[in-house]
Amino acid sequence: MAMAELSTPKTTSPFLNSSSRLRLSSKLHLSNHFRHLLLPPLNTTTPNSKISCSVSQNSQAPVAVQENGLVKTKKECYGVFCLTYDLKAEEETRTWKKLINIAVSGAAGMISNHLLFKLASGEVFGPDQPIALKLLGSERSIQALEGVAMELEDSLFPLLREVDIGTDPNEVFQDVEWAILIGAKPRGPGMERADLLDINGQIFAEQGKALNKAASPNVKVLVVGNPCNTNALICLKNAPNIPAKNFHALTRLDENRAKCQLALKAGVFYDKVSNMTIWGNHSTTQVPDFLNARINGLPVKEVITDHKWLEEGFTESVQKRGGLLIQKWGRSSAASTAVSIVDAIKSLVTPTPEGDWFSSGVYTDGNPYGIEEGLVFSMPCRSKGDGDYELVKDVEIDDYLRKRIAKSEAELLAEKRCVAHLTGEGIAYCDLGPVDTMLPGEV
Ligand SMILES: NC(=O)C1=CN([C@@H]2O[C@H](COP(=O)(O)OP(=O)(O)OC[C@H]3O[C@@H](n4cnc5c(N)ncnc54)[C@H](OP(=O)(O)O)[C@@H]3O)[C@@H](O)[C@H]2O)C=CC1
Ligand SMILES: O=C([O-])CC(=O)C(=O)O
Repeated sequence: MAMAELSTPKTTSPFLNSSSRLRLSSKLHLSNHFRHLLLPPLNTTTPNSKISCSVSQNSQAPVAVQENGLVKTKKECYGVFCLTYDLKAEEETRTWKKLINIAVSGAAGMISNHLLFKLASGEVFGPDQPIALKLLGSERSIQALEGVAMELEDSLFPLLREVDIGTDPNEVFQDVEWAILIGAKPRGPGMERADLLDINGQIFAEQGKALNKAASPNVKVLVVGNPCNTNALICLKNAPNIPAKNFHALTRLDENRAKCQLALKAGVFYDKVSNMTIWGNHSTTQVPDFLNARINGLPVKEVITDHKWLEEGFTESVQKRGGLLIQKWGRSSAASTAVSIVDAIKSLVTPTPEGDWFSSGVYTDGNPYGIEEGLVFSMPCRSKGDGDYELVKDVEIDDYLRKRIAKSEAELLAEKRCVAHLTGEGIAYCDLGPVDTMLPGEV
């Protein structure tokens, strides 16, 4: 039976319930026949017949939760998400891992529109990892979030087991093991960076508190919303029970952009570029490190002998890539940002290739490079694939790098002073200098 023939309940939208949170629970890998048999009217139970469907060749068929021979349905649900199953039965099979909960804020935004479908497809956590998506929006976006949930529903992703949408981070972050924080107010024309820091800082302070209260104690947090380094700092300072090491600010897009520019100049495909560090802030003071990067295993400076280009053209092209893209596209990078979020997470859940590293904005306490402690600063990291990372220690820093790293460090220190009221470090003092520094997308 074709999907279109199946009747989606047309009662009052369950999304518009008085509760700000909707729980959608499902198993999406049902055969068409199975879907037809089990799609019930809203708020009912349906007589069960023996249920079978193929998940993968090695997996057992899912088993519907039953009560007195009836298939239990959820009270508030939408179409295919009405079905509830005994996930445990499947988790105990050899081929499926335990379900993980992933929160995404700004879930109705541009970046999420790419990211959520990658997460649900298994591209990020693997083909044997069922996931639950917890989508955080606001009153502004709740209708759009329904649309997102419907598109997820229509995508029939086998690994996507639950979708929750909500506007209260205390509820949406319940038991999450990963939190990808994308939602943030964009800087509008004429808005001071200090104002942006304050508005977005409030969002990340609230979300830090909610993570502290509700999330899994070892939750990994990736902050994407700008200014992402300082937002990540605010978030971690408001979540004292979560290890500071678990917080990341996304600088992987910058790393990817830098690799692309070096590959172009050297005339090689970009997979030949490795050991690419982005130092510092996700802003125009960031430092793409061509001193330690390699092309085909050789130092970049041996392959690209135009050192003036490396110091000026290359560096600036990476710092300002986001702005150039906005000029062309009329909006900031969304698809490539989503790809870089995938890369950033995969770098934490798979072992880093021998001799290589990746960049992430991480907490500076105990760093071996002499960067001031108490900041979130992009540095070279390596992971064993367990979700954790170690800083790479044997990276050479010459005078050129030192000077530029210091500039990005000074910028982050100024941002930190500006948000002291949000980090519990006293009264804010906001002096961002004569030149108001820029997000990559603002040039
Ligand atoms: N680190 C990086 O490499 C990159 C970071 N970014 C940053 O990611 C963030 C999201 O980008 P993108 O998805 O393209 O943006 P969108 O504008 O498409 O979505 C952003 C979401 O932020 C939420 N938001 C939270 N607070 C506010 C507010 N006060 N006013 C308006 N919206 C708000 C909105 O969702 P809701 O109403 O549900 O809260 C909105 O859907 C931005 O901060 C952007 O600068 C972008 C590219 C690269
Ligand atoms: O400034 C923005 O919103 C976009 C951005 O971060 C980037 O493209 O790197």
